[in-house]
Amino acid sequence: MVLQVKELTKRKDTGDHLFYDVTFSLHPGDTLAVRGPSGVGKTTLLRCLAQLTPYDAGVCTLMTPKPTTPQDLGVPQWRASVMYVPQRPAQLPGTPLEFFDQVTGFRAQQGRAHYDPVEIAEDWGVSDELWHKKWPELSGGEQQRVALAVALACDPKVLLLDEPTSALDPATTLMVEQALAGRTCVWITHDDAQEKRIATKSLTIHADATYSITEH
Ligand SMILES: Nc1ncnc2c1ncn2[C@@H]1O[C@H](COP(=O)(O)OP(=O)(O)OP(=O)(O)O)[C@@H](O)[C@H]1O
Repeated sequence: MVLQVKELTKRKDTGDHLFYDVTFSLHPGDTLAVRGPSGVGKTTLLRCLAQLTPYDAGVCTLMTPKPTTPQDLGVPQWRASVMYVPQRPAQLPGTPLEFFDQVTGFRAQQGRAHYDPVEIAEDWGVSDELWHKKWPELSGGEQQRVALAVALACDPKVLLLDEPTSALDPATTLMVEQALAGRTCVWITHDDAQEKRIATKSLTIHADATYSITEH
């Protein structure tokens, strides 16, 4: 097992539950598709798993090599292992290559092996020169592929992917899915066909804040 999540609970500002007691585990190579209507809490769940958003109860544990919580590891190290990739990179300053240098310069990344993000993204039709442009000069689909390539280059244990192919054409979507095959992922998707292709299990958050898990 790579990641175990037990009874994760998050309330809205109103006090109502967004989701509660969410419990699942991921084995190496599992992809958990996260489903549910807009606004139900899918992004918030991923951000809780990455320790970017505080939650009200529950425990997240990385199981390799031994059970380790974010508190044991320290949040920066946790985020290097359980990495969140936003749907759209925020309006970051500088260029993607500067961003990669900055990410790999973080103390939590030091001593870790890194792959070449330029090479990874090249396979998805991202040309070298895009890495030297300012982020706002990249299209939505280019930003998405570049951000994903940066995450893959950091080789985290778990990837938390927020609709990673929402701005991509069908052929590029399939290439990205193939590149992610075998990775351990939590992957938000609104696309039934994509869920069928990528998911080993699915977690659906319902409008009443309950959830269900389906094994495929
Ligand atoms: N920073 C924030 N502060 C307060 N409330 C927020 C914040 N971000 C999201 N929310 C609220 O939390 C709820 C869940 O939002 P979230 O983005 O997690 O939903 P989602 O299922 O990912 O939606 P979508 O499918 O539209 O991306 C929504 O009611 C949203 O308005």
